[in-house]
Amino acid sequence: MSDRFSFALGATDGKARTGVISTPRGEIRTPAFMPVGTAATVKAMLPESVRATGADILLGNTYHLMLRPTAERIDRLGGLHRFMNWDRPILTDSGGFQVMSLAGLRKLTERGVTFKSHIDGSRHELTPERSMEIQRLLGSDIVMCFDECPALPADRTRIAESMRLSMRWAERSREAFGDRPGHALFGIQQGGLEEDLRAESAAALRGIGFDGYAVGGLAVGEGQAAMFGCLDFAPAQLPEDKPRYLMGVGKPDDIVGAVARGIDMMDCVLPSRSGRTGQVFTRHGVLNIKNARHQDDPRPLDEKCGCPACRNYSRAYLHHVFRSQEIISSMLLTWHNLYYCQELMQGMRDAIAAESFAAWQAAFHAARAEGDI
Ligand SMILES: Nc1nc(=O)c2cc3nc(NCCN4CCCCC4)[nH]c3cc2[nH]1
Ligand SMILES: [Zn+2]
Repeated sequence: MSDRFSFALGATDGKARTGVISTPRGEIRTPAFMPVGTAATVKAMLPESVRATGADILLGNTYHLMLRPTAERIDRLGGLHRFMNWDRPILTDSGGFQVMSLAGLRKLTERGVTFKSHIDGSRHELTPERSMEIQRLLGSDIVMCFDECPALPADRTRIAESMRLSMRWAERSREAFGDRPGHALFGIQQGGLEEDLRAESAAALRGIGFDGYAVGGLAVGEGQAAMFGCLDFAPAQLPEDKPRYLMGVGKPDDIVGAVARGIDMMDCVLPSRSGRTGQVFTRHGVLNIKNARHQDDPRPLDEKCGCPACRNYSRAYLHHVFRSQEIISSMLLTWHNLYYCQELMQGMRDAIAAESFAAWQAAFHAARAEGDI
């Protein structure tokens, strides 16, 4: 344990790298995948189960928690870690992205964003200062700057104006965050798919100075090829000695491709959300447990997986409880998908350390090409 926040680079293999983020609440092995705990819960999972999948850190959302139960109530009750019974690191997103993707009647100005709650229609405002206050009240270990993430496709002028607004908001976020030893503030690079705008954003963020740097503005409908094209240059524009966090990503092959391009941290609702919709991540690709072909299959989802679903249940059973909409279905399939993702991260950390990441990546893709789910 450390009383301060720090990042130590470990091994590198091409652009891929391992590292350890030290925080007062524990260490984070990178490359790291963060399960999403939007409303103070990783859906269908107990916190101890999330830890048992191998997660070192989880993500919370300013937008959702400010609306319900409010940051002030969570603060009065001892903070988000106590509230949700997770004593390891928590990273919180700053709210701007969720306002643009969820809230109604939004008004964006230089000051910030006003919006109507998607829950009860009440009116709210988020500014860099208010977002920093909310994340402080929550007790977040890694705080994200308040930014604006433009929906793609967008013209270059719109992307440039939006990025420059986010850089002014990054300055205000830094100012409002203050000096909080043991807590980190991450800047968020914007600039769409434009290399020069992303370079301008990276330079602005370096000038302000952050404990980590996120690649924002991606996984917003651009598609994997365009995202990878951007990741071929964007991570290297950010400081090498700080964690690089790709927001909102992703499917297993997105995750692998991002690590190969120098990303250290990621988060995505997909593994947990897919678990609830019967989409099971396996080494050979995605298996849909709803398919009738599983109804008599006595085999586990994956005989090499150590999760409770694979150790104790057949595909036939998992097909049955999914079809029957039994709660245990979401529990077991979410656990398996999150466990699969953490095994993927551990496999990449080991391969990078052994300087065999290229071979690992080739085997990852070959197993998916084999099919035979
Ligand atoms: N503060 C902030 N800034 C961003 O630019 C950002 C960009 C993001 N891009 C995504 N993509 C999430 C895509 N996700 C895929 C699975 C289904 C739900 C949506 N999440 C993001 C969150 C973000 N948060
Ligand atoms: Zn499993």
